[in-house]
Amino acid sequence: AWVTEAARKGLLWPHLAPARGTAAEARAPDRCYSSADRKEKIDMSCFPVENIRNFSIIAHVDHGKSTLADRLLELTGAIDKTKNNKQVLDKLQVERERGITVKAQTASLFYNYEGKQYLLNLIDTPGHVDFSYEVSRSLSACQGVLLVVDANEGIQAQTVANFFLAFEAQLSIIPVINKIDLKNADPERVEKQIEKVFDIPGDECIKISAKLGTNVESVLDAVIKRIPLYAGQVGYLIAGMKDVTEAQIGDTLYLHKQPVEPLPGFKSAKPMVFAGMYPVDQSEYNNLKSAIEKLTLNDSSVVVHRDSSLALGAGWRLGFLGLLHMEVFNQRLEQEYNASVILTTPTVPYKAVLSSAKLMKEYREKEITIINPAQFPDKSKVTEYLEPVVLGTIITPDEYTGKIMMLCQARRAVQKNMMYIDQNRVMLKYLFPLNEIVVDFYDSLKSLSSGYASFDYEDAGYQTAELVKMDILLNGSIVEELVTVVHKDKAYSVGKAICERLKDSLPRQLFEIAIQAALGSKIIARETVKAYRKNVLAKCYGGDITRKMKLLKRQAEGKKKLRKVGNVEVPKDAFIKVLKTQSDK
Ligand SMILES: Nc1nc2c(ncn2[C@@H]2O[C@H](COP(=O)(O)OP(=O)(O)OP(=O)(O)O)[C@@H](O)[C@H]2O)c(=O)[nH]1
Repeated sequence: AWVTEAARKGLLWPHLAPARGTAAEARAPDRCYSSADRKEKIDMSCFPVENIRNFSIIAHVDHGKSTLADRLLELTGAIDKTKNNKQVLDKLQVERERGITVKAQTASLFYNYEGKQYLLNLIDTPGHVDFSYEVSRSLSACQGVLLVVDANEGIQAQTVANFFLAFEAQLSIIPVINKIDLKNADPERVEKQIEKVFDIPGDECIKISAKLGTNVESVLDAVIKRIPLYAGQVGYLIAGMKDVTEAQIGDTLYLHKQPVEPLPGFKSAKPMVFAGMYPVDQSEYNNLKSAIEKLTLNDSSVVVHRDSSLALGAGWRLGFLGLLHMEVFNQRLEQEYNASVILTTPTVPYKAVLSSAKLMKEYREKEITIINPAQFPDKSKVTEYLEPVVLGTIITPDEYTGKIMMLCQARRAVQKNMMYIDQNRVMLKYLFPLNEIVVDFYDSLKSLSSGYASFDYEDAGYQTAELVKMDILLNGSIVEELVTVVHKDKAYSVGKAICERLKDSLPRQLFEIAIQAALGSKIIARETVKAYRKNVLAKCYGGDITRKMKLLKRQAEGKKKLRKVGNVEVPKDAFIKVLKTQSDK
C-alpha cells in the first residue's frame, strides 16, 4: 500500500510509478542479486520505506570499491562465495581489460539485521575523474555513501573530490579504511587524515580488508544504522521514447495529469575535450553512425555534433569528459560494435570574442565556442581568445613537491593553495589551463612522483589567452587529424615535438617526406624522413610463387589500414602515438 501511496505523492523512483506517456511499462529492478530471489520471486512492494537503504561506494581509483562490492554481494548471498568473484559488477570488456570501473552499476541486496529483512540498493561507481559524472548521477539516487580509502595510500585527489560531491548532496558519509591486510597499511594515519581533511571523527571509520573479507559485515551494519530513511527505490523504466534526448538525466516523472514538485536534478555533463571522429572508409559511415547512436544511449555524457572535413569526409565532432573517457568510448566502439575510426587531435572548447558587428551578425553571436581547430577564427576577426581553466588538486608525499611545482609552472598553472594533510603529505591547489593537462599531465605527474601523486580537477570557467592555430604538413599537405590550437608561447616547442614524434612513427617510403609545423604560412619546425623501399619479397629466396603472392596480398591488406595525406601513406596508429605525447614538449 505504501508504494501506491508514495507513487501518488510522487515520492517514488520512476520504475514503480506508471510513467507519463502512453507506451510506458513499469517494473522492478531486474538485477536483484539474491539467493532467495533465485528460488522465489521477492515482492519488492513488501519492503516498508524504513527497511530500504540506497547507497553508493565512492573512492579514489583502485582503492577497492569493486572488491568491496564483491564481498557485499557474497555476504548477502547474492552471489556464491568463490575465488573467481573479482570485480563482479565490472561487466564491460573495457572495464575488465583496464581493471577500472567505467559505468556505475547497481545491485539490490537483501540483508537480515536484528531479525528484520532489509533491501539495500548498492551503486558501484567509477573512481577516475573522467567518470565523475557517473558518480554525481549515482549520488543523486542515494542517501548515503561508503567513502573507501586505501590504508596504505591514504586520502588521494579523487577521495577529496568524491567526498565533496557526497557532502554537497548532504548524504551520510561512512568512511571505510580498506586494505588493512597490506604490509604497509597504516589505518591510524589515514584515520587522522580523514579527521583533518573531512572533519569526520576518527572513530566513525570502519577498518576492513575487502580482499580477505575482514570486518566487512560491520560495513553492512553501518549502512543500516547510519544511513537515514527516504521514500525511494532504484529501478528501471521502459518508456516509448524514440530518442535519448527526450529524457534528460535528472528529469522528474509523474503520473499523467498529476504534476508534482520536480526534483532539483543536477548539473549536466560538460564536455572537456572534443575530437573529430570519422569512419576509416566512408562506406562505413552508416554503420558507424548507428554504433555511435547506440553507444551514446548507454553513455549520455558524450556530446555529438555532425561534422565534415575535406580530407576525412563526413563524420562527427564528439565531446568527452576527458581523454580516458575518449579512449574508452573508442575502445567500446571497436569491441562492442566492431567499428574502426579515425580520431583527430583532442581539443578543449576555446572561445573567441568577435571584433565587429558584421561578424557577430554572421555568427549570430558575440562570443563563439570553437570545438574544431579547423574553424579557429583568424586574429583579425577577434578582440580576444579565451581558454577553459580548471582547479586542480594534487596530493603528494612532500619529497616530490618541488618537482611537481616545476611541472605545474611549465604547464602555465597558478598556485592557489598548499596544505599538509599529515606530517609528510601535501595537498596543492592550482589553476590550470585545461589544454595543458588534458593529454598527458597525469602521466608526467605520476612518473616524476614515482606513482605516488594523485590528481583531480574541476571546472573553473575561462581566462584570456594568446592562442594560435598550428598546422602539421606532410610534403606540403595538411594533416587534418593534427590541426591544433596552442598557446603562442608554446607553439614552437609543441610544433617541434609533434614533428619529431611523427618522424619516429612514420615508416620510410619510396620518397623523402618533409614533416613541417606551420603557423599560417610561417614554418616553425621541420623534420625529414629519408626515402626507403620496403621489399616484401626480400625474404623469398627461390621462386615459390604462392608464397610470393601471399606476401604481396598481406602487404596490400596492410595498406588498407593506411591513411593517405597527399602522397604520403600514414599508418593509423602513427597519429595516436603523436597525440599521446605531444603536449609536454
Ligand atoms: N591487499 C588488498 N588488496 C585489495 C583490497 N581491496 C582491493 N584490493 C586490490 O586493489 C585493486 C583495486 O581494486 P578494485 O576493487 O578494482 O578498485 P576500484 O576502487 O573498484 O577501482 P576503480 O573501479 O577502477 O575505481 C585490485 O587489485 C584489488 O584486488 C584489500 O582489502 N587488500
